[in-house]
Amino acid sequence: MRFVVANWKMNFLSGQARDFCEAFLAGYSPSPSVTAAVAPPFHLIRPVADSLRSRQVRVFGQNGHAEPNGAYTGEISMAQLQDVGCSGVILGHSERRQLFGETDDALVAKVKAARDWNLLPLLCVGETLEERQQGRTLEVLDRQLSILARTGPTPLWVAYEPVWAIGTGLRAEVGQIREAHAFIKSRIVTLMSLNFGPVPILYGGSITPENFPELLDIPEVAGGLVGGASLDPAKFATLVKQAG
Ligand SMILES: O=C(CO)COP(=O)(O)O
Repeated sequence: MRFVVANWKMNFLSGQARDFCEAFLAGYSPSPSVTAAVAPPFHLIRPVADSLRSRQVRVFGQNGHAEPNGAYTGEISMAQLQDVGCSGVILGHSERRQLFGETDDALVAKVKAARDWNLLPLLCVGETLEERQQGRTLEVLDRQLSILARTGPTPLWVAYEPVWAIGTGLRAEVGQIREAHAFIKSRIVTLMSLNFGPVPILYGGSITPENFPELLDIPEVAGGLVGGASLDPAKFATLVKQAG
């Protein structure tokens, strides 16, 4: 099984999302060997879920609060994400960590809350350019993954997204991806009893239809978490097709 997830980030108004779904569905046929998901901004979750559900495309949140409800102005809970049609949630994206101060401690509670509300957590990990240049990539991945020792076993997907490859056109090299994915896999096996089956490890960072086939050839890569290219329905349909 391969996995392709669109992270729309803070993009699209309602009409643009409607146009995307129409154009994407015109070029997309479900395959038993690919799971496709779209993570829209909050205001678009319900219409996108309604539009894509019949074609087995899943809808994810981009973030969620650990508490089910309460006085948290501007936040959305896992319960609310589930209520509007999400079956998963992206957690720990580097933009959340860097721009909004999301900590590993906060992620422990978020992963647990996602599990409690039957949302699949897609946990993002990855090093900055400075950390890579200092030879600290595996140390950083180790720290980010160590939260799994505190969450207990949970169904999980992981995305390796080197921060320096996000939105830059600088895709990581095959050797760098293989090393990181192999390390992530070995840490997950140690940290979690794999009661929920193997954990797919996706790559993310400047994926395009031009480079995705090469990425999919890497045995350690189970699919892609796609930013910029996922805003183009034809490109996203192509990426899903390539994964099949
Ligand atoms: O951040 C990403 C997906 O979560 C990757 O973004 P780009 O595909 O635009 O590099």
